[in-house]
Amino acid sequence: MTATLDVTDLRKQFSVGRPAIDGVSFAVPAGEIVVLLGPSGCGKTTTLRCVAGLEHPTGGVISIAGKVVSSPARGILVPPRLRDLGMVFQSYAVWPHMTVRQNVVYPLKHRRIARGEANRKVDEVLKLVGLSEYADRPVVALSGGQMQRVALARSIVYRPQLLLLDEPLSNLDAKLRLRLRDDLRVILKQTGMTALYVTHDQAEAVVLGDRIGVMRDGKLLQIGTPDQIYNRPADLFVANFTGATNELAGTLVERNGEFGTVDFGDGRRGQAALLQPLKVGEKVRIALRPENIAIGSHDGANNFPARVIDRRYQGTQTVYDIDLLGRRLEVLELGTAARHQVGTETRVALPREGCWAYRDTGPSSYE
Ligand SMILES: Nc1ncnc2c1ncn2[C@@H]1O[C@H](COP(=O)(O)OP(=O)(O)OP(=O)(O)O)[C@@H](O)[C@H]1O
Repeated sequence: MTATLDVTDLRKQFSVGRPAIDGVSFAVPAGEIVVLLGPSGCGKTTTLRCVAGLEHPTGGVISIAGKVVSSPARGILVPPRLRDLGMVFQSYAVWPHMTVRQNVVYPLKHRRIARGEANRKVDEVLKLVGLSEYADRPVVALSGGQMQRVALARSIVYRPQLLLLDEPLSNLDAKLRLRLRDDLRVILKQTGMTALYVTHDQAEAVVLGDRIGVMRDGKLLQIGTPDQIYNRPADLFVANFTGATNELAGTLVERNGEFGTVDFGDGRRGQAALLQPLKVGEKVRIALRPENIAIGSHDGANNFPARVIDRRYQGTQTVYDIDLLGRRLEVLELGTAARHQVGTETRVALPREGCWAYRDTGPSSYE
């Protein structure tokens, strides 16, 4: 049985420092994968550990399948083993002296499932994670990726109502990581399990998550589908963290529905999408993805002179540094040819849908 997870106004204050979690609320509907994404120290692991019952929250309510498992105000704290959870961590938590099958059958033995039934479940789950041929191998004779599959198999073999995963791919080499990332989503969707997944890797979040929650400093800044997070980031931090690394400062001089005119100084003006409620006269920052700038284009409302100041050829793509309105911006062009020479004076186009204007709250807001 797969279950809904509800987290309401979760708070965690350790004995020292600022709150690790500062009023976080979200829900994971049954069968959905929600990924908590954010930089190191933002509170995502602590949130997951509170859901697991490994950390004691100082405020808020956590419910699994409608049952309150944590509420400090009401003195409720259900221990981890009674929460019916599966957990997968960064380190391959497998028993080295056992075979793959012995590792995976362990939780079933522990739950006193009859041997025939247990073997059937183990076979089924080993097939799901692609390890059927390795059932009788000692786990120490497996690769890192295979060991993590064993850990996953062991966490889902008893079909817990909720699966918690904390950076399960981060100890794997780059190639394996990508493979298991793609497989993981297929496996989770096949089981139909509700899952909460923690990572600092935005690519992982996009591939795996039905929804992504972006965290910073103990707060949940935005939760939405990958498409919403990528195409309508709620603030400058979310935009920046998900790859819109270029910024232009200016002043909003006119509003026109969802768009506005921004003055960049020197009389230069451009159009931007207003992703926050902004007033005319407000200082704004525009966030812009490197892949959304077109070098050598003479089209569009936002067309400016620019100079190519550096380039880094990366095989399937080239990253350019350009000088635009006195700012150094990064541009990414796909393709195996580096088309623009360093020193070229050119023009660039910035599509207004890809120029996102946010309130300028000073440098500390996006660092
Ligand atoms: N046991 C603890 N005692 C005191 N402070 C802690 C403890 N555990 C975590 N913290 C603090 O709580 C904050 C959130 O930590 P947390 O591990 O949840 O962040 P994170 O986003 O998961 O980071 P990472 O990706 O590095 O694991 C950090 O400031 C951290 O230093």
